[in-house]
Amino acid sequence: MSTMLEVSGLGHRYGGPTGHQAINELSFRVEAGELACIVGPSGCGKSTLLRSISGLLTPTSGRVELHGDPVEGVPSDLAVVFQDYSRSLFPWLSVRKNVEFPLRSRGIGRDERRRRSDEVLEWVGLAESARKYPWQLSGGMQQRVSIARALACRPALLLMDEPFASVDAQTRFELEDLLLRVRKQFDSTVLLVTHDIDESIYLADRVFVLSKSPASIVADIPVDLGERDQIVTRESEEFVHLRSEVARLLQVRSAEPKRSAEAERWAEAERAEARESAQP
Ligand SMILES: Nc1ncnc2c1ncn2[C@@H]1O[C@H](COP(=O)(O)OP(=O)(O)OP(=O)(O)O)[C@@H](O)[C@H]1O
Repeated sequence: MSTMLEVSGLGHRYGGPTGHQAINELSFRVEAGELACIVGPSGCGKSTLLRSISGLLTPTSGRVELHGDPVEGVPSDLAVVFQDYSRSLFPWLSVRKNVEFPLRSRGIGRDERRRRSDEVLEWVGLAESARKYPWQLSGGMQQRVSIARALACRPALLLMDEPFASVDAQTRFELEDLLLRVRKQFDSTVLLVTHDIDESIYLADRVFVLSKSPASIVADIPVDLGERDQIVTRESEEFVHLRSEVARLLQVRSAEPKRSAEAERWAEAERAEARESAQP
């Protein structure tokens, strides 16, 4: 297996040297063909991490490499699916034109655009809706258009930021299974961020658990649950065990008391004094 994404010592501080440290010393790898989930508490820095990986934000420390190339700016072979499908689709373009839009800006010709949009729309079950407009579709169908649009670009890495958080529970299950099917079909490498523990375990080959802000990786958990089924898998002993493990990690890390900046300064002053008095 080759490494698709490598994040090394990644950190970001908003607002300069005295500003807010959102993520800290984050390191992990995603292998080609893997579906990895990142799960972390609210406000821990998940979006900051995704924006750094997608080149939308220049991190203040560390590096990101996509198939061995440093990410500096938005890579052309990366696609992102956001939570808010209603804002990421163009309401004045048909479903097909939405899917073809990024292909056009990548210079792909008309016939190939049509071939790819036919293929991905078929795969997400929207072949019949190609001529409709996003506002004529349900929320779940709109998110399927976003997924189709991302897949049509044949991305080396598909980033998904809470992609199923805005749909009802039944649709969420359907979309999770759809993602598992299409990632197999297109042999995609996926990094998906969620705050839903069950979803992360259901989908992933590997779950990275993040600490509270500033986020760092507290666990890297391989998931080996075989073929997924919404009822059988979620009832299995291994699933229940993994769910407790992730929940415990999230709880423990979230409950750890955080020192205030003032307390941190005092502690540093004490350490400096101890160092001084230890000198001969
Ligand atoms: N532009 C910014 N300037 C200053 N601080 C910021 C900025 N963007 C985010 N932050 C802070 O950085 C921390 C991490 O934010 P981020 O949005 O990455 O977290 P998140 O895990 O995606 O949040 P959520 O779970 O609510 O989606 C938060 O404390 C947030 O207030």
